[in-house]
Amino acid sequence: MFDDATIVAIATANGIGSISIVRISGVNALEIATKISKKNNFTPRLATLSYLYDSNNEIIDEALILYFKAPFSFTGEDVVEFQCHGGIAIANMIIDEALKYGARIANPGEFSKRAFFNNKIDLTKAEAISKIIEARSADAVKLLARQLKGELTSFVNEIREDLLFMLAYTEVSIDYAEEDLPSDIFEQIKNKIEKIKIKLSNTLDASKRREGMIEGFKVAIIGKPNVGKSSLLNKLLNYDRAIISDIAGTTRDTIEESVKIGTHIIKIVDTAGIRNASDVIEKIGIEKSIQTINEADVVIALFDNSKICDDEDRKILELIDENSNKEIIKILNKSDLENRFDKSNITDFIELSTKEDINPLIKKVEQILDSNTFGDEMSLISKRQVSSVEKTLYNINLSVQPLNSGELEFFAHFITEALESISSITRPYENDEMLDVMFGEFCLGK
Ligand SMILES: Nc1nc2c(c(=O)[nH]1)N(C=O)[C@@H](CNc1ccc(C(=O)N[C@@H](CCC(=O)O)C(=O)O)cc1)CN2
Ligand SMILES: Nc1nc2c(ncn2[C@@H]2O[C@H](COP(=O)(O)OP(=O)(O)OP(=O)(O)O)[C@@H](O)[C@H]2O)c(=O)[nH]1
Ligand SMILES: [Mg+2]
Repeated sequence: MFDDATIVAIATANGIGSISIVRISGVNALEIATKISKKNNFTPRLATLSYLYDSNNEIIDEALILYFKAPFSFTGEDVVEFQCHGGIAIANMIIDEALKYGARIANPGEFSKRAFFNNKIDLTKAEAISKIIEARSADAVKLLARQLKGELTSFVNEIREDLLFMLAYTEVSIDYAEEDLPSDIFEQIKNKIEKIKIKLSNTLDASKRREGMIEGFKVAIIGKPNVGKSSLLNKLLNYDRAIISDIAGTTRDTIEESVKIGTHIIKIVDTAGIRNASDVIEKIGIEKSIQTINEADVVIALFDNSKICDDEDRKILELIDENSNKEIIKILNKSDLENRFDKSNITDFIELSTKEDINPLIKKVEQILDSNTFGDEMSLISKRQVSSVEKTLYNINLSVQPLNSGELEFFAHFITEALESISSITRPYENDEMLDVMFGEFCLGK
C-alpha cells in the first residue's frame, strides 16, 4: 500500500509567514532530528528548543522540535516536526538535510494516507481534513468540523449495526424453525428498515441543499438579451465587472465572480442572453439556460418591464414553471421606464431597476442560502460519500419486497450489498486505486 520510507514535507503554506513547519514521518525521523539538531534526548510531545545545523556543521536556524513517538502521532509512525523561522528558505534547507539523511519528499496526501492505513483516521476524517484546508467560509468550516469529530462515522456505525442485526436474524431463521425466534422479529426488522430509509434520504436531501457551502453557492442570472443581466451583476458585485451596452448580445460567454452575501461566499453567474435569432441558436440558448438552472442554487430571472411580454419571455417563464423545485426569483427589470409588460403572464415577481436599491433582492437571496445552510441534520461532504449513501438506499429499497414475501436469501443479499456500501464510507474493503486517487487530491504536505 505504501513503502516504509521516511517522508518529509513542509506542512505550512508555501509563502512568507513568521513560522514554518517541516514534518518528518517514519522510522528514521528521530535519527534525522538528532543529526540536524545534535541533540538526542527528545521527550515525546515536549517542545525542545535547539539550533539546527546542516551537514557542513553550519548553523541554519534556531527552532522548536516536536517529537511524537510511534504509535502516538498523527500518522501512527515516529513523527518529528521542526517549527522553524518562517518563509520557505529555511524550511527548504531543513528538507534538504532530511533528504541527505535518507528521507524522501512526501507525495500529496501521504501523511493522511499513512494515518488512514495505520488506523489513526478513517476516510470521513481524512476527507474532512482535506476540505477544511480549502474551506473559504466559517459556515463551511463548522460543517466540516462536525465530520472531523466523527459524526458521519457514528452515523455509519449505527446503520451498520442495524444491518448486521438483520443479517444475523435472517441467517438464524434460514437455519432454524420459526417458532425458535422472537415472534415480532420481522416487525422489528421492517421498522428498522423504514427508519434507515428516512435517515438516509434526509441525509441526502440536507447534503444536496448544502453542497454549495463547500464548493460555493451558485447564483445565476438569466433572461433574454438586453434585459439588464450584466447591469445587475455589476450592481451585486459593486464594481463594473461586465461590459454593458444597449446592443442585444453584449455578453457572449458566461461570467462568474465571487462575492459575499451574508455569511455565504457565492459565485454569481451572468449568462449570455437566451436568444431567438434562429431555431438552432434558440435551442442552444434554451439548453444552456436549462443547464444554468440545474447547476445554480438560486436563479434570478430577468424580464424587461419596458417591453411587452413576448414568446421568448414566455419560454423562460415555462422553463421556470418546469423547475418549481428550484429557488427562482423573478424580476421585472427596467421598471423605471414606462411599464409595458403584461403582468397577467407572471406571478410572484419583484419590480426593479438600476435606479433602485437592490438590498431587498440581496436579502431574499441571503434568506434562501440561509435556509440551505442551517439546520441540525448531518451532511455528506463529498461526491464519494453521496454515491455510497445512494447505493445503500438503493439496496435497502430493493430488500423490502423479498422481506415481505419471505425470500430471505434475497433479502440477505440486498442487505449485504447495503452493508458494503455504507461501510465503504469509512473504510472500503479493498479499493487501493480509489484511495490513491482520493489522497492524491490532498494538499502537498497533508
Ligand atoms: N503542529 C501540528 N499541528 C497540527 C497538526 C500536526 O500534525 N502538527 N495536525 C495534523 O493534522 C492537526 C492536529 N491533529 C493531530 C491529530 C493527532 C495527533 C496525535 O499526535 N495523535 C496521537 C496522540 C493522541 C492524543 O494524545 O490524544 C494518536 O492519535 O495516537 C496530532 C495532531 C492540526 N494541527
Ligand atoms: N432604464 C433602464 N435601463 C437599464 C436597466 N438595466 C439595464 N439597462 C440598460 O439596458 C441595456 C442592456 O443592459 P445589459 O446589462 O448589458 O443587459 P444584458 O441582459 O446583460 O444583455 P446581454 O448581455 O446582451 O444579454 C444597457 O443599455 C443598460 O444600461 C434598468 O433597470 N433601467
Ligand atoms: Mg450581458
